[in-house]
Amino acid sequence: MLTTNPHEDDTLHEECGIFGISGATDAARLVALGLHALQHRGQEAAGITSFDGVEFHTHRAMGHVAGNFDREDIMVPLRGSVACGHVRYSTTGETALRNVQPLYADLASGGFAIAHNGNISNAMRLRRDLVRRGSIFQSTSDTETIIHLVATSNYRTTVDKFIDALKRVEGAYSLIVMTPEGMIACRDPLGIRPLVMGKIDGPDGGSIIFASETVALDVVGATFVRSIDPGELVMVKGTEITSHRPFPQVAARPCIFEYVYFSRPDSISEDRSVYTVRKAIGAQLAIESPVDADLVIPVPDSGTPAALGYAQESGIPFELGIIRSHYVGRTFIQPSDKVRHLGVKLKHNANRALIAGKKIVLIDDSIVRGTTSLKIVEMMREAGAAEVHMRIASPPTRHSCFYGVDTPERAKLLAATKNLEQMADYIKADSLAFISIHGLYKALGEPQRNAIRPSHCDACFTGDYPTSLTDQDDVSSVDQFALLAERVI
Ligand SMILES: O=P(O)(O)OC[C@H]1O[C@H](OP(=O)(O)OP(=O)(O)O)[C@H](O)[C@@H]1O
Ligand SMILES: NC(=O)CC[C@H](N)C(=O)O
Ligand code: SF4
Ligand SMILES: [Mg+2]
Repeated sequence: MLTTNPHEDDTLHEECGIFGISGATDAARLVALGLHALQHRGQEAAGITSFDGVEFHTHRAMGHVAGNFDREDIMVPLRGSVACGHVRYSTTGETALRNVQPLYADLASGGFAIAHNGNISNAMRLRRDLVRRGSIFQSTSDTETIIHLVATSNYRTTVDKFIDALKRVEGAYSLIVMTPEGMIACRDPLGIRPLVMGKIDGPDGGSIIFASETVALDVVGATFVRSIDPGELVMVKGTEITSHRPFPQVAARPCIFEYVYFSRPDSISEDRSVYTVRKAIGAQLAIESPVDADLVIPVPDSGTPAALGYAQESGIPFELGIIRSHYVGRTFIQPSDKVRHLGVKLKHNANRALIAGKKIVLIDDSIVRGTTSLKIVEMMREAGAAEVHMRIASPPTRHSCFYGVDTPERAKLLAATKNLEQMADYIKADSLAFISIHGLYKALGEPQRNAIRPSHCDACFTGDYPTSLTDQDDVSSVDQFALLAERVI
């Protein structure tokens, strides 16, 4: 089985996006639109499952939503008034069709389709146990463990089986599930990954929608109803909506990186505009790390709102000194270091006329490996910049994510192996500064990070993981045994 990164490959991907709708004519077409708005969350593969009241229909494909789900030969068979879909960046299981979601199985209780954003941090342990007891896996995805747990649960109703399964799962999951009885949406008890509910009014009770981000509601003309609460499970049967809270209540820890990078800036997350938070992060960065410069230049795309905030706070003019090609995907998805470097070059180009002779401050949202920063600083110097200062709208990323973001192994995170000065040298900047962790929380409207009860997951900055990491612990104990064995030999 291919395991959770960072242990078996070094590609840095990001998240997944999920979308489900119940009670709509041509539900699958609306799912395709919703997935299109969530494309930034996953560009490896996409899939849609629909239910026509009798049968489930699924199409899953490698690549983007456009090019697959805009084809009549693919859309016509996806009949029914209930459908859900997924855009994928893999975190567990290789990039192959068998791992593309929604995953589907025929259970004793009927069809069961599941779309998952997140990562189950005890999936390998569960899988080993299930296989020992006779489960036959069709994929290497962590998500499939949930299907087997439901299939083998002794509870009677599908909802109870599903809850029973979730109680054995640890890590991060926002899920949309389809069964003949209805659609279920749920979030893990800490609410690490986002999930919102919307509606489209109509004569027969209209449609209910679940989506990773509010932008996916906008695209289908739906109105936002509310977020699914951490630990909540919402079931939609026709026009009847029921809410279940099967887990003991704990303080929520939604992912703070959604504000930094993952979510689209036009999304609303936990009642906050992502765009406004990004600008506030930039303003806070200007307060914490001012610099004497002629121009503030964003590293497009995701550095732009923070750069605007930095410029407005500092009074330094904001200019588009780097132009981005919109025909190249996020560098996160490039499959090897070699291609990743090429990707960055293809993607960004210096606006030479503006840069020459200027002292510039570049703003990006994050440094992961440092590939982007290194290239961009070099590009600015080649374009004749007099000084190049780099300011980063997140704290140093020092730890890997095990909750649905495919960060590389720790050793490949620039900030895990280098101090500030070494990082500045590496990217060849005249100066480098990151926003502080307290500053990041200030931008969210809190006085500082609450060390005892942080309001968000920020483990990639702090190493403070809010769940157990069973599979990682297993891997380290295997490593320790290997080490012991070597010593014995
Ligand atoms: O240090 P690195 O390993 O280069 O990773 C960090 C970069 O990756 C992301 O951008 P990306 O190009 O993926 O997407 P964007 O166009 O949305 O900014 C992020 O915004 C940083 O610019
Ligand atoms: N990024 C994600 O949310 C991935 C979902 C799931 N863990 C997979 O690898 O398919
Ligand atoms: S480790 Fe980082 S990216 Fe992963 S869920 Fe936590 S804050 Fe988000
Ligand atoms: Mg970027």
